[in-house]
Amino acid sequence: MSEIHDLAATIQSRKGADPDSSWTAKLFAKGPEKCAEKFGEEAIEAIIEAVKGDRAKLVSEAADVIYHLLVMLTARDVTLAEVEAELARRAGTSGLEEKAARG
Ligand SMILES: N=c1c2ncn([C@@H]3O[C@H](COP(=O)(O)OP(=O)(O)OP(=O)(O)O)[C@@H](O)[C@H]3O)c2ncn1[C@@H]1O[C@H](COP(=O)(O)O)[C@@H](O)[C@H]1O
Repeated sequence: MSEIHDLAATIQSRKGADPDSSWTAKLFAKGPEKCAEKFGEEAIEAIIEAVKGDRAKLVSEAADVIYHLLVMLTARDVTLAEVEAELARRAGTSGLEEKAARG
């Protein structure tokens, strides 16, 4: 399985785990709003590195963003498979076409 799928499964396995045993479980224990706040923080850190043009730090922050996105989704019982299905639904339709079709 891909790294992201493995990570999603690991994150799912932390639901209900002892918060002292795991960063992920600690986030879940704080609630979905906190998980969303943390995702936002990491997204801003990635934006800063992208603006600065620091490739190495952008790679690291992007990994933080993907991890915290998966935590935020899992906190609301949204699966990676559901997001992939949405991306598959969009495949082949240009963003320009999609926007124009909204009327
Ligand atoms: N990919 C990650 C991952 N990315 C980031 N983090 C943690 O997210 C936390 C981010 O907290 P902070 O924002 O305070 O730290 P920071 O952003 O690095 O630094 P600041 O600039 O924000 O201060 C740190 O503790 C990181 O270690 C992660 N913690 C876990 N994982 C993965 O999730 C798995 C399960 O982790 P546990 O649930 O902790 O066992 C691990 O095996 C990893 O594969």
